[in-house]
Amino acid sequence: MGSVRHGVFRRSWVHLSTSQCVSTSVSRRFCASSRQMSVMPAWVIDNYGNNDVLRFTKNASFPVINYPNEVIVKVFAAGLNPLDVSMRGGYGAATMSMQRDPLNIKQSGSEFPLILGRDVSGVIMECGLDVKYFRERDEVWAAIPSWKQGSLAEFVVLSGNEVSHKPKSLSHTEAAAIPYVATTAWSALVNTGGLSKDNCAKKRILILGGSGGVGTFAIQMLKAWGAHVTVTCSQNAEQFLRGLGADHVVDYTAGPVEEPLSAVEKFDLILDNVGGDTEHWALNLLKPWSGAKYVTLVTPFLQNTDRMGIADGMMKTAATVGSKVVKHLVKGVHYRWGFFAPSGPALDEIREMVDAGQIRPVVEETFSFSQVPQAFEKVEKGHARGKTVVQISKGGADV
Ligand SMILES: NC(=O)C1=CN([C@@H]2O[C@H](COP(=O)(O)OP(=O)(O)OC[C@H]3O[C@@H](n4cnc5c(N)ncnc54)[C@H](OP(=O)(O)O)[C@@H]3O)[C@@H](O)[C@H]2O)C=CC1
Repeated sequence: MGSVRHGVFRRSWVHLSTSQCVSTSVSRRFCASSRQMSVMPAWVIDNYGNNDVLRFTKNASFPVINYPNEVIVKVFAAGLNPLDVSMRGGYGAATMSMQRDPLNIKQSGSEFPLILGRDVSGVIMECGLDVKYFRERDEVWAAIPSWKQGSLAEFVVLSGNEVSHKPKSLSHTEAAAIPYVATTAWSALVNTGGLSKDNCAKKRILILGGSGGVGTFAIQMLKAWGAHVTVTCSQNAEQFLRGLGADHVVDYTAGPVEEPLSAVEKFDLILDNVGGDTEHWALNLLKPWSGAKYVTLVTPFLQNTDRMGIADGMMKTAATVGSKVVKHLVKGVHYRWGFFAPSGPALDEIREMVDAGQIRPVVEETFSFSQVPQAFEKVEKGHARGKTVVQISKGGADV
């Protein structure tokens, strides 16, 4: 656990055949387990649709380590996100089918049966040959790429560089509320927005849509880094967001938010979790010619590829984002799209903030493994105040 992650993974994406697999003691160890356990309990979907497509099975395929940098994680808790509801309905299917590893879909020839769930907190059961940073029984958390099988199952396989040691101060249920929204906020604010703990002090940040998963995490991270944070939310979320550290809260249900927001000092960065017509007025709230950025998480990228196919959809996406970047650049502000990016190293940094008491999990509601359809209904209703978490099995501090 104390070792540094840097330089640890040899990125040798070598597929281990069965014969190679039994040629070393370590690989024999992980192959033996995979042979012993060929099925596991999971919630799967066999086609896209509404909540009726969710099916519980005790016979989902047990995940297999195909690459030497992979680990198998026993899932204790799984976080749900709006993306899970969208993916249940087929959102992003074209792009994700392209990204899926053929080794993982060879049996059925399609993505089905598909396991949803993008957040995991659990314990490592098996490590591939090249995994040096983790050991069996390490407690870990991770955000799972949307093209991989998810965490609504007893086990999940992940690359070692997607996984991070779980914060010691959190139970698995609490930990499962953080990785996907945290790595999304990190990607949008740090990688795309250029913010860091060293340059954030006193910067004025506006978060459009502060009361959901991404917003509640982003507020806390930015406050820990010394930023001044303004948020928009419904009136009934105001005290909740002030409690997370928001300096200025604007109720979007009281009328057009652009009016009160235009009356205050302009912003250095806007994180847009709402989309729709926000980008028609939000960029006017940025400080022009100062490097100020607008980063939206609500993009048409996956809808374009679903509707038009990969090639045409990507061309349309590139043309759309390119024209918007140029349109706003001539006015002195930067327009960007933000995307979730799985990252164990980012979660390592977030773990330190959590264990230092700078960020707390915001679990709105918890469901048992048998209540996965109810958990989906909860997320689908919207109006989130933090995160919805499913307890898959008892473990660690949750026992
Ligand atoms: N591009 C990417 O890779 C990613 C994109 N996303 C997207 O980011 C967005 C936020 O995700 P997440 O936080 O998980 O979603 P949640 O569903 O957890 O939260 C959305 C929040 O926004 C509030 N809200 C709705 N309308 C408005 C409005 N007009 N102004 C202010 N607040 C509003 C809702 O509460 P209420 O309705 O009660 O006000 C709710 O609290 C989603 O659209 C999601 O799809 C998320 C992750 C990755």
